This record gives sequence, C-alpha cells and structure tokens, in this order.
Amino acid sequence: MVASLTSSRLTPMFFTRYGHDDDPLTRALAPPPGETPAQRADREALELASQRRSDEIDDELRREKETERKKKPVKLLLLGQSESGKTATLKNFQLKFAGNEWRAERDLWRFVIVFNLIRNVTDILDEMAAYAARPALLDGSSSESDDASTLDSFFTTRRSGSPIRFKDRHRLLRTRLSPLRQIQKELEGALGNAAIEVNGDSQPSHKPNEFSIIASHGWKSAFDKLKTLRTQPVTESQPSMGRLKGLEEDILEALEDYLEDIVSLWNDPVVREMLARRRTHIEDTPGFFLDDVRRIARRAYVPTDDDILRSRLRTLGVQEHRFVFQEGLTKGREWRLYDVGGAHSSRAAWYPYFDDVDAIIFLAPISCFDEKLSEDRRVNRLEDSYYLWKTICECELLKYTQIILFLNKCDILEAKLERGVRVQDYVSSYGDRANNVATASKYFQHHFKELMKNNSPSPRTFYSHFTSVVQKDETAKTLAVVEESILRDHLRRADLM
Ligand SMILES: Nc1nc2c(ncn2[C@@H]2O[C@H](COP(=O)(O)OP(=O)(O)OP(=O)(O)O)[C@@H](O)[C@H]2O)c(=O)[nH]1
Ligand SMILES: [Mg+2]
Repeated sequence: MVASLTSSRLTPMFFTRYGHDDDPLTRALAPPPGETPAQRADREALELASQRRSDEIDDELRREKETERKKKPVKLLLLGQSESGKTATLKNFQLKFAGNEWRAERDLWRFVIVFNLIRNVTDILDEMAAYAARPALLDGSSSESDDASTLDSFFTTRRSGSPIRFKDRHRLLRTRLSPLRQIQKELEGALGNAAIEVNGDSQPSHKPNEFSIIASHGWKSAFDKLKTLRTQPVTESQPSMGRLKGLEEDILEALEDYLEDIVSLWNDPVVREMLARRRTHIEDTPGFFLDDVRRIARRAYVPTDDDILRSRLRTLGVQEHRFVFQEGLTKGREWRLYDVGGAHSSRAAWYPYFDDVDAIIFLAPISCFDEKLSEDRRVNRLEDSYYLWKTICECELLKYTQIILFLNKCDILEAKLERGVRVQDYVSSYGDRANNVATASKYFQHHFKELMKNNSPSPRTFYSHFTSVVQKDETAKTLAVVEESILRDHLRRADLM
C-alpha cells in the first residue's frame, strides 16, 4: 500500500519530511544496529509468539461478541386499538414457541373462559332489561306506546307489525339465572381490573392507574393473583386467601345447576329475535362461549387451545412477557413481548417502549368497518385504526423500526359480508366494488399501504399479513415468517452496535 502510494501520489516534499528513516515508528521497529543472526532468530521468535497471542485475543473477543449478539433478547411491541387481537397474537407466540409455559397455565384459563361465558349470559339478561325499558325506540318509532314496560310482566314491540311477547318462562329464566351476577362479580374480584370491560362512556369505578410502566394488569398479573390465592392456606387472619377454592366450587356447582337454563336462554327464539332487533350480535363479541356451554359446564372440562385463544381479558397499561423460545429459528433466545392496552386511556403508556424495540406488530381488525369504539361511541373503529397506524408510521423514533401489519379478524369480516352487511354503506370510498372478503380485505390493505408510504419519515418496506389470530395453525405459519423477518433485523441492529 505504501509502495503504491509512494509511486503514484506522494510528492518529493513528503519524502523530505517523512522519509522512512526519519519515521519514529519505523525506527522503533527496526532491528537494533549490529544484531547477530542468533539475536535476530530470538527476536523473530518472540515477535511470532506475541503475534499469535494477539490473534488469540482477537478470536476471543469475536466469540464473546457473537455470544452477546446471540444472547441479546428480541424485543417486540404489539400495538393496535382495543380488541384488535394483540393479546390473542401474544398467546399464539406462546403456544407456538414456548409450549411449556402455555401448558403450565392451561388450567388457569378455565377461570377466564367461565367468566366470559357467565358474562355472555348476564349480557343477554341486560339486553332483555334494556329492551323492556325502551322497546319503542328500538323499533324506530318513538311515538309507539307499548303495553308493557318491564320484564316482570311481559314486553311487546312491533317490527313489520308483529309483536314480540315475552312469556312467564323468560321471567323465570331471568330470576333463576340472576345469581350468576354474584359469581361474575367474584370472578372480577379474583381476576382483577382486566376483567372489567369499558362500555360507552362508563369507566370502571375503581379505574386503575393505567399510565404506570409495566402496569400490573392483564392476563399475567391476573394469573399471578390466582396462583397466590390457590396456594395460600386458609387462615383466620387471611380469610380471603381461601376464597379461590370456595369460588372454584361455587362456579362448578353453579354451572351444573344452571346449565339447562343457560341453554334454554340462548336457544330461545324470542330472545334471539330480541337480540336481532337490538342489533346485538353477541356471537361476534369477544369471549363468546354460549355455543360451547355443554362442553364447558362440566367438572372435567379442560380448556382447549382454541378456547384459550378465543377467551377475552383486556390489557391495561403495558405488560411485559418474557419467553425463552423452545422452538423455531431463535430456539434458546429470549424474546420480550410488550402487550399494550389498546383503549384510548392506555395509549399514553406506549411511547416509552418505542425507543428500544426490534419490531412492531400492528393489529388492525378489518371486520370492524361498521363498528364504534367501546370507549367512545362517536368514533368508527376502522377510522381509529387508520389514525393509529398513521401516527405510528410517521413517528420519528420508529423511523428504522420494522412494522408488520396484521389485517386481523378476516374470519369475522367474511361472516359479516356473507350476512349481507355492505362495506359501501359504511365506507363511502368503497364505491360499487364487490362485497366479498377478497375484494374488501385488499381494499383495506391498499389504504394502510398508502398511509405508510405517505407518512413515513423515510422509505420503508410494507409488511402485511391477512390473519384470523384465533385460528392457531394458520397463525403459526404467519408467525414463522414473522420470526424470520424480525430476527434478520435484530441481527443487523446487533451488528451495528
Ligand atoms: N373471531 C376472531 N376473534 C378474534 C380475532 N382476534 C382476536 N379475537 C378475539 O377478540 C377478542 C379481543 O382480542 P384481544 O387479543 O383480547 O384484544 P386486544 O387487542 O389485546 O385488546 P385490549 O387488551 O383491550 O387492548 C378476544 O376474545 C379474541 O379471542 C380474530 O382474528 N377472529
Ligand atoms: Mg390485550
């Protein structure tokens, strides 16, 4: 190198000032004057030995760096509005990559599933009561006066001139099933704040501080609480500790006692008609288990993977889940998944996590084009997803972070369109495109892609997947692709550091 520089570029002046003989380093490295052949051999042997040692140290440093690189946890943030499927995606990660933890928690999910089932029942009872209170409004004729206003007598209403009449059996069902409300309350107490859904403007009265970092609310903390309650001995000073055992027994007895009534309520044509008139698609709501009541209301019931994926416990604040992957490309490596609460009140807690994540999975439920946010009934859910997506794409702090979009709830979208709900009635720009799942999902995907392109601070790749994250086999395939893509970025980042 020096030779070529010497011949082609350096000036005579350079040689005058920095000639080899004058260079201090050259002088220091030069053999001592008058060195004998034996001294020279000793010196060269010494130099060789120190070179070998230096190479060994370099190798050691390289190995240490490689080990560090392999050990560095992969950090993944799950974002999206409430009920978009973030926690369900996290469950799929655990199911596919960390089966031991998944199996260890299986029996605890029973509490959540039974809680969801009981809430399905009390939701129907609430709908009946609400309908009884305001039947005329619901049929679009506010002037209509009905001949009954309470469920205790009967209620009637009119649609296409045909009255609905609730009979004594409905009153009886309502009375007999009302003790389930107490069990629901106790389960809410055992599972914590995550069990309390926000509806409309109403907030839970004991609303927690949702802005704390790693807020202790969600499935993880609910299960920690259950585990403690389950293992603690009953003592007089701590009578509450034995409550879980008592609660478990109460639940099992109640489910056996009320099984036939629950089935009757759900299969009753008059109740179904009332739900239809109230436009309450209870079968599309999160944590719907009424079709499985005979399977679930048994002592021997063990939750299946599908049941767990379909169960619902909302997340508040941000929850960190650490798994050492037992499968996949990153087997042996720790992943830290941050599952956030998607409701408006939880969103301020997201920001501190943007700084140091390898990737984001953004969940956009595309079935919800005709729905409103539960925490703010004025806001269309699809519009809210677009808005959130745009905010994430334009964030400077996330400029170099890989963002993967899951266009989720495709199964519900398909069912909805087959039921005759028309996208164009809610999304005017949809025009007269075909009202089927393939066309609609592509249309929504295009909109998300455009938002990313137009709002990212610098060009980035648009990664997207059509998902129904309650379908575990399909989701497992998607997650394998996602794992590879995140790992690639993660290693690139680790190399840069
Ligand atoms: N049918 C269907 N249900 C889904 C899908 N994704 C999620 N769900 C269900 O929707 C409900 C809500 O999902 P979660 O994963 O709890 O939603 P989240 O985004 O974590 O909601 P927050 O914790 O409130 O922010 C659960 O009962 C899920 O089982 C889907 O693709 N299809
Ligand atoms: Mg959640």
